[in-house]
Amino acid sequence: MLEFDTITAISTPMGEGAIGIVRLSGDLAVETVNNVFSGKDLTTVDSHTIHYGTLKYPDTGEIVDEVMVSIMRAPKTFTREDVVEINCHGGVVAVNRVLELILDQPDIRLAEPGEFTKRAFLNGRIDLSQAEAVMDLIRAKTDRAMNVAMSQMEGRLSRLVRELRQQLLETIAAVEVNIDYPEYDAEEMTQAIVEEKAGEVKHILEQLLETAKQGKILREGLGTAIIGRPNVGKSSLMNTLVQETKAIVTEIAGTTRDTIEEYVNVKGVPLKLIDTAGIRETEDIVERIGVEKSRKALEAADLVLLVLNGHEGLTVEDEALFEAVKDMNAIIIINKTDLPQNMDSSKLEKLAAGRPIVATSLLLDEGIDALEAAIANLFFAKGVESQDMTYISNARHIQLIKRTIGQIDEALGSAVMNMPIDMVQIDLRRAWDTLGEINGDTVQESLIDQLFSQFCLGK
Ligand SMILES: Nc1nc2c(c(=O)[nH]1)N(C=O)[C@@H](CNc1ccc(C(=O)N[C@@H](CCC(=O)O)C(=O)O)cc1)CN2
Ligand SMILES: Nc1nc2c(ncn2[C@@H]2O[C@H](COP(=O)(O)OP(=O)(O)OP(=O)(O)O)[C@@H](O)[C@H]2O)c(=O)[nH]1
Ligand SMILES: [K+]
Ligand SMILES: [Mg+2]
Repeated sequence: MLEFDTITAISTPMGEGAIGIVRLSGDLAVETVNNVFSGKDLTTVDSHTIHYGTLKYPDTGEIVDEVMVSIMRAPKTFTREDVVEINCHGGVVAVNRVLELILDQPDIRLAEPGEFTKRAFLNGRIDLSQAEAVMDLIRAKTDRAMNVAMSQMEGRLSRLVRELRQQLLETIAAVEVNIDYPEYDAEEMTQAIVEEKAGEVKHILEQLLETAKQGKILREGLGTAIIGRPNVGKSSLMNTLVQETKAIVTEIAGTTRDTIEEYVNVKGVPLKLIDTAGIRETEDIVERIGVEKSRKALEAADLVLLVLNGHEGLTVEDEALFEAVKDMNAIIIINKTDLPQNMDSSKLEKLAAGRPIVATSLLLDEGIDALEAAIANLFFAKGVESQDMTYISNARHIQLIKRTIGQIDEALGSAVMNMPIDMVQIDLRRAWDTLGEINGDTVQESLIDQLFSQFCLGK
């Protein structure tokens, strides 16, 4: 284990809660808390036990809080260092007072964001992709996103990366051995070996890359823009899907002025729903900015819910919107089916161009199930989603995998062109290095600092 100073931070969210936790990690953790603790002698208690007492300033005797203190001794701890967790009363003031008391003690400093997890990494308990998964887990918005993060935290991606790196090493070794058999044509053999062994690694990496889009969606939600003319019922749809009144609904066209985002889980599909201002020509400056934002949201969307008014039928503006979503994933929603209908269905079929059409009455809560089913169908039809699959979702991992594939391609190219064998080996070695950055085997310190700094304080 490496030598580090002792750090502390509040590890629970700031705000009102029954209990808050101030955590310490490092050699001085137990001694420091013991010095401000009235109760048992914490320096002699068994590891992984919890103790009742009060915290006091040692010099003045001023009582700070009534607490439960967990003592966890290295190495079987979150950081692999001595860890102490003070369970104090929740609420911003109580927790901060305990933190102040601890920071008042000699040689203790406030942890940087992510520093506890960083120590778990630097002390070898987890690798970099597992540490990143800890963060993903905290940020997960849905069950599925959480499952992906959990599997990465348990080391599924780490194992795969290790196996693939091993395979690259074996390729390098096989190429090397081959140099020693002058009775064969070394270049020809090299080509065959690289094509077979490194080619297989490349194939697996490409498959992994295929999961990235799905992984990103699981993590961030499928960006879903609700688009349509003013007053067709976009905000009503938003509220229905999130099952809460998040957006203002009125009979006045132009009610929604700004985009509103909400996360929602529709039949297991995580959506980042964006309600937008009704798109129309307008003189109103605020509304015009809203319309502009709607167009931007539309451009960035993974999925469009295009809402029409079945009572009014298709208008020129609707046709313009169909034009704008021409090449996009879209579900067409004919709303207001409770009113007399004026939809030209053959024209609509043409505009929809094979994309699903769903009829709803948001007023009567009808057609919602069919809409949700259409969303789930779109998402799962692509046939990814398998419980025992390794997903990648992290932008850093995606970059590294792309780069590794490029380097394997270079090795393949060199081999095919009968380049000197050490050239091929250099390319393979590079690929091996790049892949190692995923679990942190070959990563630079500055990058590690930067990655952990994105964590929350106290994690
Ligand atoms: N109070 C508290 N609850 C918490 C955490 C914490 O740090 N404190 N965690 C923080 O994220 C999560 C649990 N994650 C943890 C992961 C590893 C170890 C740990 O001590 N691992 C050791 C020993 C395991 C064992 O006893 O077998 C190890 O892997 O060596 C602890 C917590 C969620 N709940
Ligand atoms: N009859 C009927 N009225 C509906 C239905 N859905 C929404 N409305 C009404 O239509 C009006 C406009 O609904 P909103 O949800 O505000 O429409 P919007 O598209 O968000 O409107 P803007 O934000 O102004 O563009 C409100 O009075 C709703 O109550 C429906 O299915 N049937
Ligand atoms: K409205
Ligand atoms: Mg609206």
